[in-house]
Amino acid sequence: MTSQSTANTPAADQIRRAPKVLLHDHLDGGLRPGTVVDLAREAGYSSLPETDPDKLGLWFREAADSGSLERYLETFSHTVGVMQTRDALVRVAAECAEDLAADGVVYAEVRYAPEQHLEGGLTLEEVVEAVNEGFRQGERRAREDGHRIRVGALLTAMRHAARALEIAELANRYRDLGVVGFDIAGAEAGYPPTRHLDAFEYLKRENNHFTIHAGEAFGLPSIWQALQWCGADRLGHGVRIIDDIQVRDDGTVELGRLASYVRDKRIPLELCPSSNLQTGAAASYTEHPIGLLRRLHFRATVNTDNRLMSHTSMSQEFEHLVEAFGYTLDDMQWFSVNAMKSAFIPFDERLAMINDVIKPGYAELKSEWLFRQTASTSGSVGLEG
Ligand SMILES: O=c1[nH]cnc2c1ncn2[C@@H]1O[C@H](CO)[C@@H](O)[C@H]1O
Ligand SMILES: [Zn+2]
Repeated sequence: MTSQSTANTPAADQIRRAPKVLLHDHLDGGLRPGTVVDLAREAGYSSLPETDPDKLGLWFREAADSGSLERYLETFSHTVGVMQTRDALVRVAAECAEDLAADGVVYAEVRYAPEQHLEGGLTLEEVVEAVNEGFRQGERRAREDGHRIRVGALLTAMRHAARALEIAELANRYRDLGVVGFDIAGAEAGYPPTRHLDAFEYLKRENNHFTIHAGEAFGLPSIWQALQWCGADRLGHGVRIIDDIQVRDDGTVELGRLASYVRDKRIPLELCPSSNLQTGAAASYTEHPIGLLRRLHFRATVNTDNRLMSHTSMSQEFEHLVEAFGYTLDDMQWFSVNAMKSAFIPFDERLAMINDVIKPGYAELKSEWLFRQTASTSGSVGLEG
């Protein structure tokens, strides 16, 4: 007899078709290798370590697989290096939207740091407008291809730099014009989020939204500052909240004050399993804290972080989790609804995405097994068929 649980264990093809929501993806970490090669040629950028797309893809993956966030971040010099013109930004953003849509992502917030794209003479505003233009192009091309996706931009400020207030003001100016929030990223150790308090306080006064990379390469103090000093709406990674959770031998679990706060206040965790394996924040998929955090009903979400450096996609992340934790379509739906609830777009739009797109999408997939055996009328087909 086909049990409900086997019926619900998603096949790779179902994982891809399932409606997915992505909150943490870097524009400059998701280029197609072939596009990096093309753009480098066009721009006369001669520092690429490889010029064959397959070899270059492998290079990014291996170079990022260093066990340290700082070394991982060095690989971005080559993607940022070829994203310095309006045309390059439009192309990269359009392909990003297209690739996510083809992978079954229905809503994505994609982030990048405008201050890193000024070397070719663009202004901050021109950078934002080029990326927005690319996302709109990509959404249109995806629709022509039979996929529906909405992409919002998050503007990132680099935590080692001193432009956070300026970027926060930029995010506020382009609010309702394609930009849905703000973030800070870059090396975490030595650069606490409180360096950028002025930016966060400004955004709070403007009733705007922001997330902060925290609890990835550095532990609880970083998460605590991001929430209690800076007032972050979400945590980029936040995976180290696990350090404040004690699992005893008898299986009982005790949450410290900070972990309790994060769970009680439903603070969204933008978890990125593959990225964590590369930077050393987790040892394997089965040991990744997402398993425990999901069991304990934290507001956990699944994300890609950098699809190029981690050679991944949303479907790939879920495939790893299905294998590691036996997740079903119900689990996938739970993560997707969690992510949609935590998005920075207005409440009514989030609700409509959940009720009119995500839940019907999973209902459709979950009912497929009911119709699988009805094709034959010979009577010889068993229930396992
Ligand atoms: O996982 C991460 N942790 C911290 N910073 C990151 C991560 N991934 C990318 N970036 C940084 O964010 C910039 C803007 O997108 C990238 O250029 C990279 O330096
Ligand atoms: Zn990130």
